[in-house]
Amino acid sequence: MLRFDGRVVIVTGAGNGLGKEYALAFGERGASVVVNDLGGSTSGDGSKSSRPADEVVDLIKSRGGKAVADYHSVEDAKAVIQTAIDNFGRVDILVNNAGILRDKSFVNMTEQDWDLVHRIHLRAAYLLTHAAWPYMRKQKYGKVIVTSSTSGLYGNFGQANYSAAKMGLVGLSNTLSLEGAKYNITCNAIAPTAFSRLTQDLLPPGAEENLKPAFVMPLVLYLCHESCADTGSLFEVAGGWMGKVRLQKSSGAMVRRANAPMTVEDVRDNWQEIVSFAKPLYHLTQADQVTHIMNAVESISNTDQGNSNVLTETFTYTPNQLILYALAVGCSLRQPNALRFLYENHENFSALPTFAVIPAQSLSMAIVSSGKMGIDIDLSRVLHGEQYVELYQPLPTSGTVTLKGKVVDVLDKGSGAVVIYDVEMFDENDTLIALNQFVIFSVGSGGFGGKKVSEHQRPTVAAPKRKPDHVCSDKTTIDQAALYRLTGDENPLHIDPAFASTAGFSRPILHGLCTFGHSARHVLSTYANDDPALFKAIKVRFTKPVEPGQTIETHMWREGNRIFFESKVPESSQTVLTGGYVDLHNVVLNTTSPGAPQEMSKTTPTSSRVNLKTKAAFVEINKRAQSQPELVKKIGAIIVFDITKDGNVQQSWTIDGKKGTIYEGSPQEGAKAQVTITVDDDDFVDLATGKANAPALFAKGKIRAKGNVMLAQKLSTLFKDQAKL
Ligand SMILES: CCCCCCC[C@@H](O)CC(=O)SCCNC(=O)CCNC(=O)[C@H](O)C(C)(C)COP(=O)(O)OP(=O)(O)OC[C@H]1O[C@@H](n2cnc3c(N)ncnc32)[C@H](O)[C@@H]1OP(=O)(O)O
Repeated sequence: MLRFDGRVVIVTGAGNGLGKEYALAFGERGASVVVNDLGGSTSGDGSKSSRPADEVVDLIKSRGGKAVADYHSVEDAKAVIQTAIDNFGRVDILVNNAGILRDKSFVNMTEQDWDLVHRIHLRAAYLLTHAAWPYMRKQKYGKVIVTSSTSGLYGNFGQANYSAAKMGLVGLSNTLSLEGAKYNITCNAIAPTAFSRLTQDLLPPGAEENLKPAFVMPLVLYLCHESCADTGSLFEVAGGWMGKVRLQKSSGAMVRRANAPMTVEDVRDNWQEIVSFAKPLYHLTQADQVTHIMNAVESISNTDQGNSNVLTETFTYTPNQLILYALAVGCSLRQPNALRFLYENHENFSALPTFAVIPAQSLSMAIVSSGKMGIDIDLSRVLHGEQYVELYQPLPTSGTVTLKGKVVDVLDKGSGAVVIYDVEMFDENDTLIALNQFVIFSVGSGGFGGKKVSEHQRPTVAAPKRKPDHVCSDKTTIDQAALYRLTGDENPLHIDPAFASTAGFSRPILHGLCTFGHSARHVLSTYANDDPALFKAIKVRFTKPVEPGQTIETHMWREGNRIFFESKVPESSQTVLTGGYVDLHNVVLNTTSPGAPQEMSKTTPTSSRVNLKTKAAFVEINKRAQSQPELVKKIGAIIVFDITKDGNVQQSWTIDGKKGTIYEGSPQEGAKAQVTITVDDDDFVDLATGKANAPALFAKGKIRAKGNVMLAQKLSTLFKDQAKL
């Protein structure tokens, strides 16, 4: 039998319920008991009575135990502890049990309700333990219990004050267990459910039998016994069941990447991992938690993704590879601007933006065969499903890039499995320069019961339902696939008739990324004057195979800076690429490209009469203004340049008709300086090229600067001196 002979215990709120049960049990097992009870009501008001404490003391004594009554409020903590010292000369065990309720829905809760509950539960536990602490430290022995609640752990309607105080007690206990360890003082928290004066109105009928305080008492006594070393623990206990409660967290995700800004979208894109409890973590100490974070942070530089699934590889290329790629996707000296992609000594020698797929693709085989997908894939039946590429800066024309790739999802599409993997590309300074998302369709690998859609998949976007604004086409050669495979994708599907036939094709098919490269080039040529710096992103789905020798016809629709496209093969009348779009930083029409000017006349209304009443109208004006500078002359414009907090210049502009302002890109909040340029009927600004007669505008007082004087002056001088905005 576990006994407490020689131990002095204080039980607060011991006149009834749980406290009474503890006090009687301690008394029975040899402890000297201070039976503290103010004798008040459950809400803490009304008259006080010494009767409850006296009755418990009498009972203990009648059973041969030692006990003394204490009628102080728990807020009068020193006096409570003094009762133990005066009567028994020490204090070994403190059970913080007293409590009151002031239940109210949050909207009706008063400060008084909040404060009183906090004072009696949390503050009094602090005061009492604080008053007992020096005695316990000195004698190098102490057992403290705080009473938390499931209302704190899980929340309970109408108990905002009580729940908060009860969780506060868990925090108090956690820290006291650490501070007391050196002095052999333990501190534990319990979250009991028992039928008592306090809970009788809350518990369902019949609860009395099963939720007796006697079913909680044994845990408390055991925790207070010298043979129990547990400390800093929290227990739920009710009806004879008891268990330990601990905090668990998801294994989470490191969403920060090396040398890349951390964004809200990073959080969104990793949400599944952040909230998944599939592999929970438990940290028992603050040190564990700090170590975990430090390891996670370190892993950014080790794996640059904080994720062990990340595969890393480097890829070195020379201008020759850029040229080979350009030829493989149909670049030809017949085209006006092709030289910049085909001649390494050209003053603007550049990589085609879609060359970004080539280094990234080098990681494909490693990723697909890494076993991280959880399904078996038959490599002879793998088709390219979709591709997304985003460039953060133009690609270097040579050098070594580092690739980091990982599988982000595997989908079950019934007829096949879809594997989605992201590959990030970093330059030699570890700066993120491109993101590729590959979507691979593995024919026949479906039906494994996996999910059907992925929030990580970059969506395709349907083209507008009108005739295309522009069409470009290229006839591929019979050797197109043979040429393209030299860029790095050596899949025999594209060259070996026997392999192609195993995969179910009558002859080798063209690489999906070769078709993709052709179409991307068509868009770049038509809408970006072949300038790779204007390219932002591209997405497409491969819907039908293309055979070498067939024609790739790219149908394009422009909406602002987004060019929608679909590609068709006239020989088979099939649409081979769907849902495609290219996002450009700016549209610049290539007037040397046959057909481009016609596109403008086809889609741009010539009328300058527009309804300015709605925002949609403003947007429309803006679109027209960009393509028709003369319009701007008629309706006027305000261009605002902001210097942002971090020193960047941002441009926003307002088409300012007779009825006022508005337009996208409102002036930057917190801008340090701002330059506003007002353009009227008699001024000329070509918004398509950004050129204006700035000195003339300045002379007319139409360039105004405000904000930080130095910066504003600098900015306005800049625009005065330079005619190009
Ligand atoms: C080793 C590692 C890496 C390898 C990388 C790749 C290497 C390259 O060398 C390989 C290539 O280049 S292959 C050539 C390019 N690709 C192609 O030609 C594929 C053309 N597409 C098809 O044939 C069919 O769309 C097909 C067969 C893909 C799907 O057709 P169906 O089975 O008829 O599917 P359908 O009934 O239309 O749709 C079923 C569900 O699948 C989704 N889906 C369809 N096409 C998809 C595609 N292309 N990509 C992604 N998902 C696709 C549909 O949306 C549908 O899903 P849900 O039911 O959820 O709507």
